[in-house]
Amino acid sequence: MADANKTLLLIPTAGERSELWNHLSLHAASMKHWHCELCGFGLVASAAATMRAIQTHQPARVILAGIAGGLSDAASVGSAHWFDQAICDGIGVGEGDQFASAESLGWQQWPILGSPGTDETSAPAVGDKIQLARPGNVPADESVTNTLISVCAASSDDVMASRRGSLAGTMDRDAVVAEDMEAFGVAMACQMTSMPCMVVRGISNVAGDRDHSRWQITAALRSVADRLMEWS
Ligand SMILES: O=C(O)c1cccc(C(=O)CC[C@H]2O[C@@H](n3cnc4c(=O)[nH]cnc43)[C@H](O)[C@@H]2O)c1
Repeated sequence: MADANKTLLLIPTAGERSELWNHLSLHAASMKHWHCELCGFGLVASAAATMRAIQTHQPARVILAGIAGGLSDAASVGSAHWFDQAICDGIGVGEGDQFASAESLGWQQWPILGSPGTDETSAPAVGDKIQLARPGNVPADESVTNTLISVCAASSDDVMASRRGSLAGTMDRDAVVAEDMEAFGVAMACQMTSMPCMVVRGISNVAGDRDHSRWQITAALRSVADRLMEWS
């Protein structure tokens, strides 16, 4: 049974974990009910690792923390943000401007109705978007839905990044603020297990910028630590 106090903190890589831990260490006591696990790099590893970690720890909530590439002016390098929804790029048909998402073609990603072992009445359906939770004391801005797009391959230039920045969907207030490679996978595992999922990402780089000398991973993770400590 889930322990109401237990929070599972997931971080993609060991590098991000050790950097984040440096900034969080003074506040470790307030996080004594937290378990921290690596969820790996990319959508596939992170979904599988999240499912395993949920089964092992039976937490009450999951938080994914790490770095991301900024896609809008709201996501300046070094800042960190809680997100309201995760979307994904690349699951459907075609690529680039030809891409049509699974949901736009009438397919849910989960559940596949009629498949053996699927409880169609209780399984929450997942299309191309998954809603995320926020910490209780960090209210969402009503005027904007902070959206994170999860991708298999990071943007390699401005053109690719700008296309992704425009994939929010039809709602005017949906704003794709950043891209990462794990949030949708983690959120999918949480959705399948009815587990609240929160995502906080520090902006380490402008999406599409392949010059690592301009990346600010330390500043981004310090901001993530600040966001986590505001909450705990
Ligand atoms: O070598 C490159 O050009 C390059 C470009 C973007 C990201 C990478 C990574 O290896 C980092 C992937 C890792 O960090 C997250 N992340 C950080 N920035 C981005 C981004 O601009 N686009 C997508 N993911 C990003 C991601 O969640 C992974 O965990 C290398």
